[in-house]
Amino acid sequence: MATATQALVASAVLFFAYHWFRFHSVRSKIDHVPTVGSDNFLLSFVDVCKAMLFAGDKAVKEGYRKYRGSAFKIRTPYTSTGWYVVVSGEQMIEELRTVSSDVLSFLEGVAESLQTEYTSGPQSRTSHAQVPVIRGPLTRSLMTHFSDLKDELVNACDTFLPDSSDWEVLPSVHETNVHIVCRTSNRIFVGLPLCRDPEFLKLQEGWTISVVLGSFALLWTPDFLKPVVGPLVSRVKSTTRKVEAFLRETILERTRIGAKNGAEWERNQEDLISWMIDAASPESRDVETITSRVMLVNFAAIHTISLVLTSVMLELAARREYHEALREEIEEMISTYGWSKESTSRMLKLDSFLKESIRVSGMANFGSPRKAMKDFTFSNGITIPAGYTVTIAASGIHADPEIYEDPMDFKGFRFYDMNQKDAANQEEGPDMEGTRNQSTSLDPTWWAFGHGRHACPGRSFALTEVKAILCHLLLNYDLKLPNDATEPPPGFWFAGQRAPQPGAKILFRKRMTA
Ligand code: HEM
Repeated sequence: MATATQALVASAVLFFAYHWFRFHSVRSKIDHVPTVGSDNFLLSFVDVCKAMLFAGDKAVKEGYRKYRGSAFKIRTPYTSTGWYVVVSGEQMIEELRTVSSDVLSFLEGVAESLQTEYTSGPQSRTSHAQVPVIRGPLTRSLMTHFSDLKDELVNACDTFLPDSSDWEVLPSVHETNVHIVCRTSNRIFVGLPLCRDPEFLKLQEGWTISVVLGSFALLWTPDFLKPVVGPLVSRVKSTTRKVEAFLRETILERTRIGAKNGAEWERNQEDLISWMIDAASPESRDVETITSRVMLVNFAAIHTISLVLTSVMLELAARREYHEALREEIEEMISTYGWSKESTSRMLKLDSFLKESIRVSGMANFGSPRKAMKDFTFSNGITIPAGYTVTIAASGIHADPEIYEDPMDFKGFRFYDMNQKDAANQEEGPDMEGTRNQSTSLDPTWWAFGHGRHACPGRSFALTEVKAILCHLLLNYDLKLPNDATEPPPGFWFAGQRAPQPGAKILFRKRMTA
């Protein structure tokens, strides 16, 4: 017994000493960058915990106010150094955006924060094969497969939402949205009937969570112990085997047909599996590689889309004064352009409401983390030493009064109005498409999807799906918050990012209002 206690105490002392020494040697290399929060080993540890569990944007907003256009450092559990260097201002953002990946690396930043070597497999660090497929055929499928998307979301809403003419409470909106989004997205990713298979969907939904929780455990594990702890917390191998069992026959059959008929082969079903096979080099056209690429797309898509959907639904339920104008726009666009990608793109008020929800209550706290592979010095003299991670003060920018008037107020038609103003000022005529202020457009004042060469390739897919679901909800349901609340419940902070409150509820009834 005494031996066990001694071993425990010795491990705790070793663990503490390891982190103490590391903290001091690591911090000394970025002493030239001012700190927001504490510089002290123990107090800064408290800062990390606070940022993870409470208002993680508080420190970022404070840093942005104090060091706007320059840099500050902040404690984070998501880098091996335990620090982020956070920058802002046009010049620094432009330099960050354009610097080569050999110097500041996106993939290495992601690999570190998600500990992908163990949690999602070494492939996610080295292969980028899914990006052209997402940018190309998957995004184009919004034009050709919109009716499938709509069919699935209607079916999923019928399955998961209350079906009553009286107000009925939906107890956990977010959990429900994960099911709706997983099914709807997988109608395009793997098609029917698999997109409705409960076991397949459970694997896709659960896998992302296991990556996030696994990375969390590994970030606190000393490097030399990771090969031991990694396999204990990772579910990637077992999940891949289970998903392979669902996809194997399809992949083998399509690969066989493809090999026989070359590029011209006729397919019964166009989906992500086929596009991944098409895009793969001959040596990586195997069941395991294609399966893990389909899983990586699910990983990138399901929880991000459902988090956005939940935030915007909570805003919609709180702000019922917007419903009439939104319904009018949706009905007008659908009667002119039908249920299509085109009609959702033309719903500028809906897009504005969605973008404002993401600005005010979305998850973007930091933007575009990049790990320095070699020392990098900005033109203002601030150096990011090799091994350190630099990122953008996204939540600070989203709350900057010089960029967004009355930034703390929710203005559902803020971006619609900005577009109208821009249009009135344009000599060559109004920008009827309103693309400049749309949620998918990238610019240094809008960080939901990053910026530069790694900006989210799935944003058009994600937002079209969210808009299509919102159209269906607004046209077919009335929704409100419990007690007719007019503010959504405050967000919940996990892993330094904001998410909607896990148990948040919305009341639904079949649409009564005209
Ligand atoms: C509303 C939902 C989504 C949000 C908020 C979101 C956000 C982001 C952000 C912030 C980045 C990093 C950009 C950067 O650092 O510059 C990113 C990258 C990425 N996203 Fe998304 N995303 C969403 C949906 C999706 C979907 C649906 C897919 C796939 C269909 C996807 C696939 C990816 C991929 C593959 C990358 C990495 C790009 C690269 O390696 O160059 N995302 N996303």
